[in-house]
Amino acid sequence: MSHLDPYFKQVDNLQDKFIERLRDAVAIPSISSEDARRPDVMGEWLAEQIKALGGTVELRQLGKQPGREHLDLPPCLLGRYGDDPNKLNVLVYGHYDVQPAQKSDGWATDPFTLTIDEKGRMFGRGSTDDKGPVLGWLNAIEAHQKAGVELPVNLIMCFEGMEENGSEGLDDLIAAEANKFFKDVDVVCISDNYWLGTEKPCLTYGVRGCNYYALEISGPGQDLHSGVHGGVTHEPMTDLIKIMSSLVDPDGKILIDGIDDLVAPVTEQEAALYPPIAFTMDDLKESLGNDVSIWTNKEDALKHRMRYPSLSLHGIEGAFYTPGAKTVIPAKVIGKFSIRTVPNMEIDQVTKLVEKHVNEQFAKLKSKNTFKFHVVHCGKWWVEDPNHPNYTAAAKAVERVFGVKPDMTREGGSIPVTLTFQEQLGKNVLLLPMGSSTDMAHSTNEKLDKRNYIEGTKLLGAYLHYVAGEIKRS
Ligand SMILES: C[C@H](N)C(=O)N[C@@H](Cc1c[nH]cn1)C(=O)O
Ligand SMILES: [Zn+2]
Ligand SMILES: [Zn+2]
Repeated sequence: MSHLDPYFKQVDNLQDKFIERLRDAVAIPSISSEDARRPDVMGEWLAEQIKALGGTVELRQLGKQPGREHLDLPPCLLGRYGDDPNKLNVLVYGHYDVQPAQKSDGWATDPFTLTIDEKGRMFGRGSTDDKGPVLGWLNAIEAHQKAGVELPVNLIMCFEGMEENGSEGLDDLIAAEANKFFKDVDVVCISDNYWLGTEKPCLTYGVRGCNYYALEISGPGQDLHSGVHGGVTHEPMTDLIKIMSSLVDPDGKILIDGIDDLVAPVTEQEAALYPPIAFTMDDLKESLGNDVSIWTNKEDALKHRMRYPSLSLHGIEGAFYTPGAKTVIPAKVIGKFSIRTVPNMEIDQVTKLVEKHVNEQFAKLKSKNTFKFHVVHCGKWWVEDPNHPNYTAAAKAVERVFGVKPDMTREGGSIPVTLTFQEQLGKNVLLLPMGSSTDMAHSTNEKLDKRNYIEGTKLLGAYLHYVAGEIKRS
């Protein structure tokens, strides 16, 4: 693979340009959950970038957002670079939408201004999730062009703008295009997750699913003064806190009857996969930012991230949350939580158990308030065969770029489209992450290290060469 050397050299030469590209992308606040800052502009910007590199692009409209019909779903970008019938067709997926972010959440810098510190940490919303990795594919095309090295595959691109919000509309598009736009796909590669630590890359062959729920409790006709009405009214927030605290205990144990019975037992063979993973409790402490792990050994910590379900409480809409001491009784509150699911938990089975549990808990309160249970969005877990040449190729690329064998991991987060591609296209799906465990995706001060971005761009390009060598078109 000597032609990788000029490619790597060009990635190094072009690094300032690639960082500017990321800066421009981060500056577009493409927040899929906010009406005012929808990701459409970002989709158009990305389309122009791909066209400028010589690719072809369509922005597919996905209709209206279910439940919020005044909003168009952000378009899904379907792109292509190269159409040589003798080359392997590699489908790459990523998302150009991001989680919400405001400086007042606790960011040290403006979330939509890429800010680089002396350690080469590039802070900005979407830097690691998932704008940096998406741009990695574009950077790889450009560095090939500048190096005069032919891209060894046809690159088929699917970049969506709704991943952080349940990938609404995407499954239908993929099903409709499985035998059209995606017809010739040979393998799938997704860069949208993270290494376990900060030094060693990994290949990921599974994700947890995510069932996201909301509990709505309303009662008084409007917000009330707690001095005037405290003690005389059923308070929605009190009801909600009681129900939310019945879902999970402080050690992370899910308290909903029947959930644990849905989890496939960990076989001896599976248990043996965890000890060799290069991960330490110090890595965990570093990524948590403090010594707050529930678990005292790495195997337990890894299993509870990759292989067991978890339930997290996310927030309460309508609650008083700003600094100060407002003595209000909120009239309506919406509590939000999600369950990360694993084999063999089925989405509907989990939802039935959750609904039964929260209804029983509310009934116990004998409250005169009104209670509504909502399913916000659900995506299923996915597990792939890591003994496929797609993974062999990625492992070789990691060794070439980083000089180590990758860890084999399952991701605790969720990427619902993995399963859709596996089922609809019947092709092997690989997760090849760029970012590290300390990137703080979804949180304040999200960042991507310059090293991960630049070496990660080399990795994505190298993977294309190795996969072209491992798999021949039939
Ligand atoms: C792992 C991926 N980068 C990611 O962040 N996925 C999200 C998907 C999601 C599910 N509900 C809302 N967003 C995640 O795991 O939270
Ligand atoms: Zn992501
Ligand atoms: Zn995300």
